[in-house]
Amino acid sequence: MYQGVVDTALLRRSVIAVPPLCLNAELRPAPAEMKRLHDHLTAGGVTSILYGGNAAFYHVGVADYGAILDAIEESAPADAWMIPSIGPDFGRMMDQAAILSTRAFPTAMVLPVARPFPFTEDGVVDGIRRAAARFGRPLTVYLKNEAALCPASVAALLREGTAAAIKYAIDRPDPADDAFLDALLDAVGSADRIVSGMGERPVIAQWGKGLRGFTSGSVSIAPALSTAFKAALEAGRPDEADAIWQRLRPLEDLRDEISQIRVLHEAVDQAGIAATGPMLPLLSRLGAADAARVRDVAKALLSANHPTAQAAE
Ligand SMILES: N[C@@H](CC=O)C(=O)O
Repeated sequence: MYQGVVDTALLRRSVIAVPPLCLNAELRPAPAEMKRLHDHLTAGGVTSILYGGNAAFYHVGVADYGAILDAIEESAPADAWMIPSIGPDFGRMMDQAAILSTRAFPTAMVLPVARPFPFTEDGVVDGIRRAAARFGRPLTVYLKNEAALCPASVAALLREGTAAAIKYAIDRPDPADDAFLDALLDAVGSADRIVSGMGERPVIAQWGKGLRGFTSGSVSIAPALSTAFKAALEAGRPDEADAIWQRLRPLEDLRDEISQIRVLHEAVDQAGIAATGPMLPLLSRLGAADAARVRDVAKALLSANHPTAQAAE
C-alpha cells in the first residue's frame, strides 16, 4: 500500500476509483471479495482507490471502523493509494481520526454535510482542523454543495496544510458554466490539488478549467475504459474521450435515474466482478426489476472494457 505524500502527481496518477464496499451476510467486510474487485481495478490501470460515498461510509459506525480498515489494508494491491473516509458528523470524524492515527493511510476524505443536517461554515472548518490534528496528517475535503465551505475557507485549509486535496462534486446542468468552481480556482490559485469528484460525465468540461484528476464509480466495472478516457484527454483527444464516455454512459444514466450508490453496488455484483453482498443499512439492495436492468447494462459495459472489444472499434 502506498504510504507516501499526497501531491499533484499522485492525484493524477490514475483514475481514482470510488468502489462499493463488499460485505458478508453479517454486514462484516469481505476482504477476499474486495481483493477480487481491487485486482480488476489494477488490471485496468487503476491504482488509487477511495472508500467513500459509494461504499456507504456515511453508515459506518466507529465500532466497525477498525475491521473495515483492516480489510482495506489486507486487500490493497501493492503500491495502491488507499483512501478511507471519516465523518460526516463531528463525533464520528474525531473518533475515526483517532483510529486512523495509528494506521498508514496518507490521507482520509471527510464526508460532506448537507442541509437539514445542522452545521455552520465556521464549525465545519473548525471540525476539519481538529480532525486533521488528531489524525496527524492532511485530510481530503469533499465539496458536494455550496453551503458547507466557501472558496476562501477551502483555500485556507489547503494553504495551511490541513487539507491535501479537494474532491469537487457540485453538480451543474452545464459543468463548463460553474461560477463556484471558477471562484474556487481563483481563491486556491491553481487546480493542482483539486480533482473532479463525480464520475466521467463533467470531466471533459472541467478539463478545460485545468482539473486533471477525477474520481469514478463506473470505473469499478470498466477500469480499462475509464483509464483510456483519461489517457485520451491527456493526449489532447477530447473527441476520443467523448466516444469512450458514450460507452460508459448507459450505466451512469441508470445510476442517475435509480440511485448512484445502489446501482453501482448491484452492477459490480451482477457483472460477476465481486460479490458485494448486502448494503449497510440505512441503504438496501435494489428490487428484482431494477436489478435485472442493471445486470444487462453492467454486463455490456464489462464486455466493452475487455481489451479485444476496444481493439475491435
Ligand atoms: N460519485 C461519483 C464519483 C465518486 O465519488 C461516482 O460514483 O461516479
